[in-house]
Amino acid sequence: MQLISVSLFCACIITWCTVKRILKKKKANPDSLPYPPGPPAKWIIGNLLDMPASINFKALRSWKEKYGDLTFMRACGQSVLVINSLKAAKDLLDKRGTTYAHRPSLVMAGELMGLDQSIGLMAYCPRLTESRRLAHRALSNDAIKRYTHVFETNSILLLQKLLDDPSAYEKAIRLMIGRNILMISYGLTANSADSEFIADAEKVMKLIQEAIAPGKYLVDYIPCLKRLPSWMPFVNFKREAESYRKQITDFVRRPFEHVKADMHSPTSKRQQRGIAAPSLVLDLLSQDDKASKECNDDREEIIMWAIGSLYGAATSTTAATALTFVVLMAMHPDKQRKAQAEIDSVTEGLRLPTLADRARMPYVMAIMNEVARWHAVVPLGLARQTKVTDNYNGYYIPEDTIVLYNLWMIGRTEGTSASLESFIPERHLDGSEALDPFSYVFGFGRRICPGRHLADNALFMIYTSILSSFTISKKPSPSAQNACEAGIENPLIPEFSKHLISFPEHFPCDFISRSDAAAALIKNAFSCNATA
Ligand code: HEM
Repeated sequence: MQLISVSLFCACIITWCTVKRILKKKKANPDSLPYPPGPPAKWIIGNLLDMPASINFKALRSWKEKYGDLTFMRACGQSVLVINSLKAAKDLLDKRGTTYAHRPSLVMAGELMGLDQSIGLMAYCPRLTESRRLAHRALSNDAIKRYTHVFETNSILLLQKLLDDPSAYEKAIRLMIGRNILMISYGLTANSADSEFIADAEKVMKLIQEAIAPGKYLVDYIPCLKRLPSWMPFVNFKREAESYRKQITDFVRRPFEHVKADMHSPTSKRQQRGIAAPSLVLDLLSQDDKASKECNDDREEIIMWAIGSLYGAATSTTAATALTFVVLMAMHPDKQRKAQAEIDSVTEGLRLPTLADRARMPYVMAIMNEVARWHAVVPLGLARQTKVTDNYNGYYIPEDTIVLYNLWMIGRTEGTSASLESFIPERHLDGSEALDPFSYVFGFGRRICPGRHLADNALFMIYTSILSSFTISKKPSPSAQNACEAGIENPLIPEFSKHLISFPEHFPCDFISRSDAAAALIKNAFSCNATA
């Protein structure tokens, strides 16, 4: 039965796309240029089986090795271009900004659930430019300095969680990142960020992830289905979309209205309600914005969605990077000890690290770079789409081509001669020729990640706080333990998920407190460092 439905589903998609292709007026390829190289197309289905429905690290590698800078595929009237080199990514995504600045439209998640108002899924249009301008202003390197206390307070809370229950380290790290973003966006206190909003936020993120999974909704392939009335049988997706749309809008609107209502309340009342200025929303609402061309109501709506977009974009990406760090530290105790020695030399073991310590911790910064390079957590970037035809290096790129960029392979092939498969932070120390991974893991040009400075600060605090207080060591699985007892070498090799955002699969680690003094620093932190 399931097989019949899957076959029917595939048949519908292929028929629809073929009809669409026949009906669509073919755009000229005036110079009859060839398409970029790619896997050979099969009869009828073209490259359907080569298309990247999920991340396949072997394929990412072979595209670069076999086809060079560009890999091109085509199936059912849809072209997909994968950019495999930094030069080509910069040439196309940076220098030919507007041609490549669109995102593919998702009917279910975007149009029907309302996420096309969020920055990440919005089409390239004046409203996006305005939303990005506000997000950039709120999240610039300078603006983010106002939130130093948030990063530092939440790092202490993370350490306390790790001390209480080290085995729940994944949850503790994700919670800390979620708290950072909610406190910075809306000025919530740590407690109210937890109790009122984190659970809601995580629920909404789960339904969004499910809605954007490839193949989940037929309406994404046959958009005219959206015109069917929702009372019809089999039109469940419209009823689901309505309910999801309400949950998403509530999630974005509720904390925003909280801040608005509190803008004019006395401080004591604000604290009672769990709101503590400053915040990105408060900042943007209070600015007399001469550059904005929007009227007041529209401007408020734009601010609400621009800031409401950040939680989803921030949490999984930053958590995936921090968890990759945990795995790499467990696998490389020598690098971990070197970083701990550097941190101890700065803090003298008498206090916890702060953001002001950055300049004095070059080895930790080298670890940050190497983690980002070794496993780019958004391996194929966030898809773009061309809106006009283009040509590059003698190849023809049709309009409406979906464009992916192979960040994972850029990290594994470019910038230095030292073995790029190995984790070697030293390659980023002064005087080396290594490429700065922070110059590409956040994307390019007009859609470059606006949260990169925030991520950078959050990651520095996570790495230094953990290493100052704990030693991370890998816990052998029962099979590895048996092998070890039998004298067989059986190293733990981390696996990474194959999703748009790629996480290390659960990796059994121990977080061992470095000393009683280190544990005491955590327990007493709020009496000397900060107040939660
Ligand atoms: C290590 C952490 C992070 C990584 C690796 C990362 C990576 C990326 C990448 C690759 C893109 C696509 C850019 C493009 O299309 O060229 C992106 C977009 C985006 N990121 Fe991040 N990001 C991270 C953290 C954050 C944080 C902390 C925030 C918010 C505070 C954020 C907000 C966004 C938004 C709103 C977009 C959509 C931009 C647009 O479509 O115009 N990201 N990010």
